[in-house]
Amino acid sequence: MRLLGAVLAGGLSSRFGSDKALAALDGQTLLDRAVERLAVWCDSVVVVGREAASVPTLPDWPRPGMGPLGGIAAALRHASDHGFAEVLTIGVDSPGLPDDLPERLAPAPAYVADQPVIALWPVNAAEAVTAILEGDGRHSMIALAERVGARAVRLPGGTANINTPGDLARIAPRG
Ligand SMILES: Nc1nc2c(ncn2[C@@H]2O[C@H](COP(=O)(O)OP(=O)(O)OP(=O)(O)O)[C@@H](O)[C@H]2O)c(=O)[nH]1
Repeated sequence: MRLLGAVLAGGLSSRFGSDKALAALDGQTLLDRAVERLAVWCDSVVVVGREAASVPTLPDWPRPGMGPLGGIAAALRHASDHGFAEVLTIGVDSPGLPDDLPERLAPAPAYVADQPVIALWPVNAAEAVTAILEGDGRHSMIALAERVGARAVRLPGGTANINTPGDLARIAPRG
């Protein structure tokens, strides 16, 4: 079963105050860390929602400004067009994901309870995300999860989430 990894890397980083994907943790940008993490688990990796990256990039669908759902929609459409069965999505802002994340999320669809951008989607979830983005309802990750019947999975020890420079400072090595 071919698995596409997609780093959701758009958004405003308004709480961080600058582009958090390019913030460094232990000498490496959060974006590069996320790409490296997915490369271990997936057959191929894309970055969604920005242009400059070390791997192929996709624009959000149908356009930027739709939030993470626009990134997921683009990744699912790409996966469907290129023969992938499932997509593993993560943000740039959750370093320290467990080594067995894909096993914990299988079978798809499933998402991490406190971080729903971290999720395993079957490619046919593209229909549901398209319907949500084209509809009048909430454009939320939880709306997508409910629509496709995704399970909420709790990770042991919770999930690091970097929203502010303080969040980053708390997990960065001291010295
Ligand atoms: N492709 C894509 N990714 C997004 C978008 N919005 C957020 N993300 C990503 O989703 C993850 C979680 O983002 P958030 O922290 O909730 O949102 P943010 O806009 O980056 O930050 P805030 O402005 O502080 O809410 C991060 O990896 C973001 O890069 C979007 O519109 N498109």
